[in-house]
Amino acid sequence: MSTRGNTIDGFGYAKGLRERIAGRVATLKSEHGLTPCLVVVIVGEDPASQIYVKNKGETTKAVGMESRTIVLPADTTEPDLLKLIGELNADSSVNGILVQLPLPAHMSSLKVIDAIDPLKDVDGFHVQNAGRLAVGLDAIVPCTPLGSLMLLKDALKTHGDGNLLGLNAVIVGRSNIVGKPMAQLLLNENCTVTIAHSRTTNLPELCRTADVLVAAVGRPKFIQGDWVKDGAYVIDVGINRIEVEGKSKIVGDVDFDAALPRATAITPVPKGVGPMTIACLLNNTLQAACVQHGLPVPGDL
Ligand SMILES: NC(=O)C1=CN([C@@H]2O[C@H](COP(=O)(O)OP(=O)(O)OC[C@H]3O[C@@H](n4cnc5c(N)ncnc54)[C@H](OP(=O)(O)O)[C@@H]3O)[C@@H](O)[C@H]2O)C=CC1
Ligand SMILES: Nc1nc(=O)c2c([nH]1)NC[C@@H]1CN(c3ccc(C(=O)N[C@@H](CCC(=O)O)C(=O)O)cc3)C=[N+]21
Repeated sequence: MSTRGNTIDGFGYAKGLRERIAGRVATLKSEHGLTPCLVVVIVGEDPASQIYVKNKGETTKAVGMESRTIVLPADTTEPDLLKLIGELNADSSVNGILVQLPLPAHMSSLKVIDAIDPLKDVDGFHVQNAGRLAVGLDAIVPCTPLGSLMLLKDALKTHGDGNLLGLNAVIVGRSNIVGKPMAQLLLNENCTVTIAHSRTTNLPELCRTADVLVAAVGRPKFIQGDWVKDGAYVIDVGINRIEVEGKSKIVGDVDFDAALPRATAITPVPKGVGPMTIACLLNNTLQAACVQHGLPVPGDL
């Protein structure tokens, strides 16, 4: 008998992942004298970004990896940023490079991402990684879609028959960093995938066809409760900062309270997809370090 109204504990799942990653990092250190190193580059002083970057740094250290954060002024020129990336590419002590997005308007994020060595592109945003994922080759997979898929599979195992094959998946959002790679992953799982965006007509009706609904829109509580099909699995990727009674809080792209009773299972915001993104980033960094040193890449976590 299937149930409704289950909340997916992304925070708890990510904690387990981080513990397993920490174990692998410790083994890599003791057996090969190798400590994976992630460098995060942030351009500008956006306070929200800085909190996120600080959390990432602390989490990276907590699993035993090295974390370096480089903060550049907002008026850094594109050639200067490209030069820094070139130096990080050439530095064999650096295993992963993450350039925090969005970048200031005077830079092309495509050009900047293109400059990162694909083997160090732990975001999985480089065209080589995106292309490899699309054609089914080994690739560094973007963290948020990867973490979302892990939660989805786990929820299907817990609450359903564990099978994604043949399910209708609707992804709202077509960004290169979330929507498109999410679609690739769900296609690989044999879902029938539809990607919706701001020009999609009849979005509510389309969402109601979704056995799996992924929201990556960037608009607070945009997906209404009655857009959710009875029994659907809902993954809310949105991270939106809003003011409620003078206090800042974060909410997702889905009206959680309205969607919960209809869904079989749904991720909350916070403590849903967000913590999974960071755990997957750490695992991508660990795997990148192994590949760069010709060591076997540990399998599924
Ligand atoms: N949990 C996590 O770890 C992460 C969370 N995020 C969050 O996920 C959300 C999406 O991020 P990202 O993909 O980078 O965002 P983008 O702004 O790059 O993309 C948003 C997408 O939503 C679509 N969209 C906007 N308005 C509508 C509308 N009215 N109807 C239908 N579609 C619409 C856009 O369509 P169009 O292409 O036509 O403009 C676009 O494809 C954000 O809240 C972001 O903060 C992002 C990364 C990681
Ligand atoms: N190159 C690049 N790669 C990214 O992966 C990337 C990026 N740029 N730019 C910004 C977005 C956003 N993003 C988040 C990841 C985790 C949380 C997260 O851990 N959130 C927690 C805590 C939120 C809080 O309370 O502040 C939660 O949802 O529970 C949030 C947001 C990654 N992004």
